[in-house]
Amino acid sequence: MAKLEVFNLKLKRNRFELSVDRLVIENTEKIAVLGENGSGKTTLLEVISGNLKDYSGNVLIDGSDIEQLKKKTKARMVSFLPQFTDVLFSQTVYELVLLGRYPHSSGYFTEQDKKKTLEVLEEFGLLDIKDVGYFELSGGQKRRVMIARTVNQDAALSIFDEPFANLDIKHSLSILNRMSLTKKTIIASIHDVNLAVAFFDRIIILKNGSIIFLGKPLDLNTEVLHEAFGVDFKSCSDRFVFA
Ligand SMILES: Nc1ncnc2c1ncn2[C@@H]1O[C@H](COP(=O)(O)OP(=O)(O)OP(=O)(O)O)[C@@H](O)[C@H]1O
Repeated sequence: MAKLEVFNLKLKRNRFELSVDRLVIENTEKIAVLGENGSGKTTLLEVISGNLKDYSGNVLIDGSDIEQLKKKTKARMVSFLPQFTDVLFSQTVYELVLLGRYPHSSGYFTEQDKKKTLEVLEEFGLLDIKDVGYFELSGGQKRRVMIARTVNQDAALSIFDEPFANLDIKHSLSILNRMSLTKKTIIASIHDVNLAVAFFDRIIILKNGSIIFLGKPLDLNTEVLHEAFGVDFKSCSDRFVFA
């Protein structure tokens, strides 16, 4: 179970202010967060994943204030893939993905953790490079490893900040398919409007720190997209293309 509720959220950064009066995301929903550069996607995702604290308002996960959750409890409920990730020293692909099981372990990894890690590696097409060091990977491979680690955490709510940056279309589609089928609640920022329309239940569009659209893909229209991105779109059957 993972229902997310946000009330009266405000966070100020110099001239930027994130402001969300009310946002409710139901258990198992798949939500895409869109918006131009600087619109506040990362800031919103960092707040709802519990990484940023200097906000006012409330963020509730299944009715519990995220601020009140113990670190390990929170990590079992919420997993987060930041926009940028790095590792300090070169662990192998297997070792990094295994770390996703940490919130479920009591200081050591069980055979079950290791088995689950191998399953996730297989699912993400990483099995054949499981013993390769992270620093030897390409940008897209690194991103897939970090997505796999986030998934291996097995949290009920998974938040991904631009997961598809650096990924080729085959791997993007494969992961989007997986996301749309899982019973988890998924929130992902994404720049491709058509992938958002095709794979997500609802879409949030941010502009200058405020939500200017929250609805089903079918309710999205070219006027909203123009307002959000300042470019003209036209609707072409079920796709939006640049006008
Ligand atoms: N650490 C920070 N200190 C000050 N301002 C910040 C900081 N991080 C982000 N901002 C500002 O907050 C605003 C929102 O940034 P944010 O990263 O949330 O946007 P975004 O929609 O994720 O952008 P992008 O698509 O470029 O990743 C921007 O104006 C940015 O300059």
